[in-house]
Amino acid sequence: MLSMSECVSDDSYEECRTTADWLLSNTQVRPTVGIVCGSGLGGLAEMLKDPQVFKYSDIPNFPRSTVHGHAGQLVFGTLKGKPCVCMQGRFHLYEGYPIQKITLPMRIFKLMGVETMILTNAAGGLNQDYKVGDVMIIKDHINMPGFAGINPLAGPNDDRFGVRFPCMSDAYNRELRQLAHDVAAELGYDFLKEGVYSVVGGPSFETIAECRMLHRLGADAVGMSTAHEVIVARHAGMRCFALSLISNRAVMDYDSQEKANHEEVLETGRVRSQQLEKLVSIMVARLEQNNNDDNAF
Ligand SMILES: O=P(O)(O)O[C@H]1O[C@H](CO)[C@@H](O)[C@H]1O
Ligand code: HPA
Repeated sequence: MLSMSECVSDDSYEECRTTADWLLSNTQVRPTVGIVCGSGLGGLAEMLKDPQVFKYSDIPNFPRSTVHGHAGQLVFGTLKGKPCVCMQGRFHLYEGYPIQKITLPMRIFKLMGVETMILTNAAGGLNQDYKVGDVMIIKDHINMPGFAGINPLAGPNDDRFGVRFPCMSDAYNRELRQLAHDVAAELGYDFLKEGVYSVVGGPSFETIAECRMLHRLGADAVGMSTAHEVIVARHAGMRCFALSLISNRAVMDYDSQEKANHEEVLETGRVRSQQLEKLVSIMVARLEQNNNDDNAF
């Protein structure tokens, strides 16, 4: 259970600056790429060379990970020569944090110089063509909590981070999606899809009726993360690439005996992790520097 002080939003520019400066003074790495590891995908952080690890509990203003499969540490290092920071464990709405707090690392990364965010998650497949173990490049999202006003940008806007009304029709960078397709084709990966991710609040998995509704609304996969981070990262002008590992098939049929569970989610991560690591590391190796025009992408 989180204490009251942990729930208080520490999301002001000054607090992000304090945390960014603390990290910059404790590591030599000047990251241009940020990576977020989804449930069961923490192995991505182990790709970094010369890793320097900070426990979230030691970082000023940083929330703590409370979910099994999210180690709760920030790893700095290089990947194919590119300076990176990797979140081995993310924060979710259902952990009880304010939405501004779960997305705080995006702003800290921006202040540290990160230009490109690569986000991963585990998600339930709604698209009937998807199989467990498929990897879906996210081309767009549906922010279900957003329809109820739960948006990380709600509240006063700080222009030092970004504009009041950021565009989201280009949230998932087209060039990076194409790069992922190219790399996957070279690697002979036949499990790559592209689709729409719907975020829900969790922590209860969706009912059958909810899965059917989300599918009808145009979602191909459902999860409890990522979209909020992408909104904040795009607001701050970072380009974003995200992928979902389809860890289970969402139950859509009243005759089905299948039941979503977190252990299955983690297990699918273990099975696909090496291939995902390879995909991400080759993508990072081929990343161009940002052209500083990404608000117009
Ligand atoms: O989105 P990530 O962090 O991968 O985690 C996913 O896995 C958990 C459910 O098993 C939920 O937190 C869902 O969002
Ligand atoms: N629903 C929501 N979140 C998830 C799922 C799911 O089926 N699988 C992994 N994360």
